[in-house]
Amino acid sequence: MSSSRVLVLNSGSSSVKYQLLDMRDSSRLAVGLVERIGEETSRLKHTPTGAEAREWTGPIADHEAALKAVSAELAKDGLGLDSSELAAIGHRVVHGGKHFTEPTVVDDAVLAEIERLIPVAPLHNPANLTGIRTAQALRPDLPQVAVFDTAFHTTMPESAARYAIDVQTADEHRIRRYGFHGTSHAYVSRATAQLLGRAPEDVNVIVLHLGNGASASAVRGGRCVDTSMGLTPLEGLVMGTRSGDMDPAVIFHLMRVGGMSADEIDTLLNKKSGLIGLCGDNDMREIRRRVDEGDEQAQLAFDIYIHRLKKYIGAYYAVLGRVDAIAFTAGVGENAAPVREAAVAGLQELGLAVDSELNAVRGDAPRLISPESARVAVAVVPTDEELEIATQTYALVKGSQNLT
Ligand SMILES: Nc1ncnc2c1ncn2[C@@H]1O[C@H](COP(=O)(O)OP(=O)(O)O)[C@@H](O)[C@H]1O
Ligand SMILES: CC(=O)OP(=O)(O)O
Ligand SMILES: [Mg+2]
Repeated sequence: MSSSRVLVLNSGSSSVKYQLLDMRDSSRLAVGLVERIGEETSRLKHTPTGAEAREWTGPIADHEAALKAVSAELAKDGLGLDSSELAAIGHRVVHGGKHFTEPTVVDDAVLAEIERLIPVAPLHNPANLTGIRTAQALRPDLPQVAVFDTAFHTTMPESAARYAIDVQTADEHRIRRYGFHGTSHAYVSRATAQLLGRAPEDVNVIVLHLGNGASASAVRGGRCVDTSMGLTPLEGLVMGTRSGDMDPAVIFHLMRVGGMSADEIDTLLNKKSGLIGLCGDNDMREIRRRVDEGDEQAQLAFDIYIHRLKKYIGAYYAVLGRVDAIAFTAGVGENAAPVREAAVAGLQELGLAVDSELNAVRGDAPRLISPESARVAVAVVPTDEELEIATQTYALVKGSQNLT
């Protein structure tokens, strides 16, 4: 039997999310998560399809130990990493710079380039590299495929990708807008076209990926023409712990007047800002609970979040000229009906509206939440970055097998 399974790894700084899929029918064989890696109370949660989830808490020192623990769990279900049915391991890599426009089989040169990009993705690329190196050590015979968050955005025109700063300085330091969450924007924009029963080439979509990290993108006929994240995943929308857009002079002010170092400001803007900085909570469930209790600080945080989101909807409407659909996705976008309702409130003149009954319906399937009469479709389209990574990984290794 030929190998048809793909393991997908999404390695974060202190966590690994994983899925094992059978690409003959894109079915999920197991999903899981290892979190708090490096602490005494690391937690592994492993769910084989059709069976009870298994949880384990205890010290897991590093990513290598985490992947070994995952492998041991998979082996209990007869799905171990040593299986000859494994065709490849697909890795989410957050920053691929300008260089990587497609999924790529990892070799030493690819590893070196991902490493070179660490200064512009300090929170993400080191963990992604560790995940790849650990997987290589466990299965040196298998293709390791890197699928880049930035790849989908490489179609952005220069007018959207360049900052208005001195060209020489920008080029010397490779400063430009790269964009992130591209795997999700690609998947969701395609799924939205499918929901409308139209070809992706014929549809213009604004995708709002609202997770802990959040970004918006303008997709014209299946190609990204603008996105809200920039050189790093700090630009754009208000996020769980990141500020998103602000006057860059805030940074000089904090250095000169506040006496803060570059590293301290980096931590402030990436980890202590956004919703958590505004109200002490980064989870939208908790913020909504506080809003419902009349908490003014939570209400202000919510209002700032929505105001920024609305500005991006307007901006991307203008960039696209014609919008066929707006798609909400990721943890907040898929689950928080009040966010969706507030984001399009008052935009009837743009053909945008949400039907409150449809908006209140919960579920895992892509669905429309706009009234039938609305000019622009508003949709909830659950993202599946892991499936997209597995699909791209499998297509690449199958393609290269056919050539040899
Ligand atoms: N039922 C819910 N209602 C509102 N917000 C939710 C709900 N479930 C999850 N979220 C939000 O989704 C966020 C996580 O989104 P997710 O896309 O999983 O993020 P990430 O991939 O960046 O970790 C949580 O921090 C929380 O704010
Ligand atoms: C790029 C990025 O922000 O990723 P995440 O949302 O997983 O932090
Ligand atoms: Mg995410």
